[in-house]
Amino acid sequence: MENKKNFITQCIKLPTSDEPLIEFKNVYKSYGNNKVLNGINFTVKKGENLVILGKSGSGKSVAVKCLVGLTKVDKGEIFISGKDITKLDEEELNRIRMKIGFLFQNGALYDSMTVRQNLVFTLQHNNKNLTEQETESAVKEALQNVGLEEAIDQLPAELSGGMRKRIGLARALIIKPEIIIYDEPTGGLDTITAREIIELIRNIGLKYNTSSIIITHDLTCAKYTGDRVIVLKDGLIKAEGSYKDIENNADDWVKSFFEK
Ligand SMILES: Nc1ncnc2c1ncn2[C@@H]1O[C@H](COP(=O)(O)OP(=O)(O)OP(=O)(O)O)[C@@H](O)[C@H]1O
Repeated sequence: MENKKNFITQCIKLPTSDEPLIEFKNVYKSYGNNKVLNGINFTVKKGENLVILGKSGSGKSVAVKCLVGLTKVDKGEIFISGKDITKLDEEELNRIRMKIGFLFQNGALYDSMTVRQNLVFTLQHNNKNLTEQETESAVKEALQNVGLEEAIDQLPAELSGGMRKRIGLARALIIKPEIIIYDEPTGGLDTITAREIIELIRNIGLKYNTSSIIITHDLTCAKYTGDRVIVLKDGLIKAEGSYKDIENNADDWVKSFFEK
């Protein structure tokens, strides 16, 4: 990030359309007596960044696993681009998953592969039948997007935590996803590096008009990446709105999120 003073003003609102790309309709999921999702309803529009806040164990990851069909819902529907993914078989689900990029907490890179090999592997895994030249330019573009072209031949172990996150983001981006899921994108990073990742999330959303779901405990991340924020509690959405709306919510439990 070149000018850290401009950080806040750089975070302009993403353009969104009214068309929901993702829609949770009355979704229930329990494990035994543990009612994790208790009738969840929310949408993510095209080009929108939705932040999911919630204390540990509130069901954020379960919601995302339901979205990508890794966990079967007990009841309810989840639409991606108008298709109810709860009704799809594994082959159809795989096609949908190819539209989704993931940034996992630790970047989830293959340690024995260089950055280039990690990115090429992801392309091949997504059945992108590209020529060698197209592959090379896709790798370059993905690395340019995260400002790390010079790391192309390095191994993940040679990179800092922040760099690994960026490469993880390049890997999510290389498949040109319509949706990106960020799991604790700023977790474990120092404040400056976290801000750089936040800015990347914003810039990538603007450049590619991707829809994003950002799972985080980090209020700064929620504030600057979220066009909309939902707060999960006891399997339900306890609050929903802009970060400002949530911050000013009158409910004591929601307020407790913002107490230092
Ligand atoms: N496969 C599973 N089997 C049984 N219980 C599960 C399973 N997956 C999740 N759970 C339970 O569902 C609840 C929600 O878990 P989840 O991982 O979604 O929380 P989270 O909000 O993502 O938490 P954190 O912020 O700590 O990552 C927890 O009580 C957890 O124990």
